[in-house]
Amino acid sequence: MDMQASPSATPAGSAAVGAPLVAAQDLCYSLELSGETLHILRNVSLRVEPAEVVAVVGPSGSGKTSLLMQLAGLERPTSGRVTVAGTELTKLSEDQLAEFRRDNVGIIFQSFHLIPSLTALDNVALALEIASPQLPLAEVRNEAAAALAAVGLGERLTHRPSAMSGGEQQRVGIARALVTKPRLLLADEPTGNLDQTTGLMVIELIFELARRQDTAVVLITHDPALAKRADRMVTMSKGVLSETPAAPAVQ
Ligand SMILES: Nc1ncnc2c1ncn2[C@@H]1O[C@H](COP(=O)(O)OP(=O)(O)OP(=O)(O)O)[C@@H](O)[C@H]1O
Repeated sequence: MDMQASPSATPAGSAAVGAPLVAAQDLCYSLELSGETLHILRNVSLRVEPAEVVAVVGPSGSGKTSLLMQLAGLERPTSGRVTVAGTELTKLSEDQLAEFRRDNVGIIFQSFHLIPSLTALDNVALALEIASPQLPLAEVRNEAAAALAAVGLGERLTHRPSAMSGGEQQRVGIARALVTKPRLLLADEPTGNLDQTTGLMVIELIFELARRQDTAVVLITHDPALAKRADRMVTMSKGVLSETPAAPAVQ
């Protein structure tokens, strides 16, 4: 491990006023596979402001998840830079990245990733406990309960995932991602396992909570109706990102 203490590991709040929360610049990501170079991301640049929701659309295999992995600092670019909340992720060690993610980034997955043996309350509380080990346990549980109430699950605190519907489990996933009040929320097809109505509800909830907490959101979706609800839509095609012009307003 290449761990060195560095003040740049916990810079939350250091972003200049008016600066984008996310700035990816000329990101390239390639892998060598069986002697061939696979170009997964090609000169991708993206800026996301605080409280802005950006939807990423594009065909399967175009590089959407790979982009999210870069923004989360879970993969390192071959070249280019990613800056989140004023910190250049590309300069951090693995441990610093883990710390940075814990303090600044929330992630929502398509398949919920809840811990089956824990209640809804404990699933959410655990995330906050890990992010803020100094918080008294009673406060952790209060915050977790409040986050679950905010997603409409105030009455389901003691239910385990197996006793909840897909939409409810995803709402627990949202509460878990947002309980730490992340500056950046990344969501990889958060409605992929839900029917359209529940999906729309879940998306509206993500938007509302993100706005309330001033969180920048980057959201992958295959559903054009959901993508249109975002502030901005970008399209990934064969590793190249392009802005999707907004549809003209209906008169
Ligand atoms: N670790 C890896 N090893 C080999 N190939 C990879 C790896 N990571 C990504 N790829 C390839 O990079 C391309 C982009 O993958 P990615 O998962 O980012 O696409 P996607 O747009 O999210 O697709 P989907 O919508 O199907 O989830 C794919 O061709 C994928 O096979």
